[in-house]
This record gives sequence, C-alpha cells and structure tokens, in this order.
Amino acid sequence: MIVGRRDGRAWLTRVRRTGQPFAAPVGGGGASVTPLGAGVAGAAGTAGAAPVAPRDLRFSDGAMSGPDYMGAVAAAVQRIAAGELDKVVLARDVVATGASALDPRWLLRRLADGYPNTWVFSVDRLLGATPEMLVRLEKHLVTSRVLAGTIRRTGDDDKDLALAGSLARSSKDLEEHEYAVASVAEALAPHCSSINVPESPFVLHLPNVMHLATDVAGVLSAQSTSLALAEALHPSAAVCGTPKIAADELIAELEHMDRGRYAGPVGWLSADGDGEWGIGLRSGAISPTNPAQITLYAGCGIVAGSDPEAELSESDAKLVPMRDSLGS
Ligand SMILES: C=C(O[C@H]1C=CC=C(C(=O)O)[C@@H]1O)C(=O)O
Repeated sequence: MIVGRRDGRAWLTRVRRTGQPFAAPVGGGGASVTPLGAGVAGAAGTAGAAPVAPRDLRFSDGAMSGPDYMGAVAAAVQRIAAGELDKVVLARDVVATGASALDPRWLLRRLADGYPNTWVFSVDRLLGATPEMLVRLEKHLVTSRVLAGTIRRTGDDDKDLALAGSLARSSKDLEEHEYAVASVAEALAPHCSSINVPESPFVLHLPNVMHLATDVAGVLSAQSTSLALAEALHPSAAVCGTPKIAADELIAELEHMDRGRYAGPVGWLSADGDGEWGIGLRSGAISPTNPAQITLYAGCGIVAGSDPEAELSESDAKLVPMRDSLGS
C-alpha cells in the first residue's frame, strides 16, 4: 500500500499480484497493514492518536567517529591523487536511541513541515526527506534532479547569498557535480531519443544546506518503466563515484558499515510504468530489533581537492534534517 501526498492532495495506491486479493485495509477486518505508530507508548497505535515526541535521546557514533571519518576522507584523497579514481562518496552513520519506541509519524511530520523542498518518505522503517530525484517518468518525459556540491547555510540571508555565489564558482564543487551529471546522462542515454543537460548548475536552497543542482530531461525512446530507469541510474556518482566500480570498492574498504537502504532508490511506480524514484538521502533507519533506535546516514562526495575537516562538517550539516525530526 502506498500513500502519496503532493501540493495538498493525498492519494492511496493499493498493489496486488494478478489473481490475488488486495490486502485488507486498516480496520477492515483481518488487518494485514500495520498503522504507523503502532506499538508506540502513548499513541496506542490508533489512527487518531497524536504522534509522540521522542524522549531522552542519546546520540552515539556509528561505525566511524568524526576523526575516523576524516581519516577515511584523507585516505580517499590519497587514492584519488594516485590516479585510482576521480571521485568517491563516503558516508558515515550516527545512532540515536530514545527512551521508548520512536513514533515515525512524529519524524515524518517534522520533516514535511521543516523541509518543504524535499520528497519525504517512509518505507518499512526507512524515513527521510530527500532533495534528490533519481528519476521521474511521466508520459515519456524523463527527468532527473542531480545534486552534488554542497555548502552549509548560516541562517543569515545575505551571508547565504554570498555563499551560494562561492559555491557556484567553486572548482572543487563544480568538478564533484560534473561527475554526478555525467553519470546520470550516460545512464539515461540508451533509454532516451533526446536528452537535455543544462550547461551549468543552479544553486538549490534547502533550510540546512545549499547544493549545486542540475535538472536533466529526456524523452523516452522505447517502452520502459520508471523502475527500469532507476535500476539503470543507481548508483549515480552523487552517491557512489567515478569510475563506478573503483568507487564502489573503495566505499566497501573505507566506510566500515553496511549502507542498508540509505542512498538507494525510494519511490513509486504506477501500473503504466510512470513513477518517481528519489535517492534515499537525509534519511535514517529505525532498528528492526529495537524500535527506540534509529541509525542516521550522511555522505559527501570526495574529489582531489577535498579537505577532511570540511567534509566532516558537511556531513554534520546533512544530518541536520533527521536530527531536527527527532527534536520536540
Ligand atoms: C550522499 C549525500 O548527498 C549527495 C547529494 C547531494 C550532495 C552531495 C555532496 O555534495 O557530497 C552528495 O553527493 C548525502 O546526503 O548523504
């Protein structure tokens, strides 16, 4: 069952295998669909009960501490300097543990209210507010919003405007961005009769960070689905690197964690194949064994000019939406 909401309109899609009945709706007898928030103390798991704020949260390092992450970035920069690859995206995780089961509805409401320019999602305990659309297919029109290259916002509009200008001129960020755009354009080419790739990126303003952004568009050449396009595109160089195989191997060597579904495609597919697949960024996964615990993820594109301390600070900025969602 998929619940969608855009521009104040909500819709519900039920999916079933051909020849099999639909799962019973909530409250429809034999409910096979668990309402979000079920099992949360205070919410009583009922649709009408108010979402419950997390209590007594404690944050701890995941697989790597901050200094460990800087070490990994420095190692990646060395490998890039040695000519092994051009770009790699290195991620880290942070674990938040509350006093009782986290209520996903609380987190989703705060993400939707605080991060309106993003796609807020919740799939089987993976929650987030991603600003990056891997692919959208709508009546043969293919679009992809590519993000790479980041600067933290200060909250002061004048300063942020100046920072946006420096981001748009930063050769390090432009290089990082170009790899991501090239990977998307290359992956889409076999599926499109024409592709439009703007010459230079624009700056996307989010509440916590600004990104270099490029909206790639194409016309689908043959019968395909949004899911097949997502498969062709994933993982783009916004979350993996260039060349892809070398970056993938370096990620396995340096990250010391299982990304799980972080940075994977998340979205929906209609019966005619159209759909939207975001990249599961600015996200966290509630533990399947401990509902009071969530692992938050953030990664940064590393190129020859990357500075470990700046990348650690950038990853902290990318964790802000999920940290905000846990606040009261
Ligand atoms: C990998 C992440 O962000 C990607 C998307 C936008 C900007 C990025 C960057 O500047 O490094 C990353 O490529 C993340 O948020 O975990």
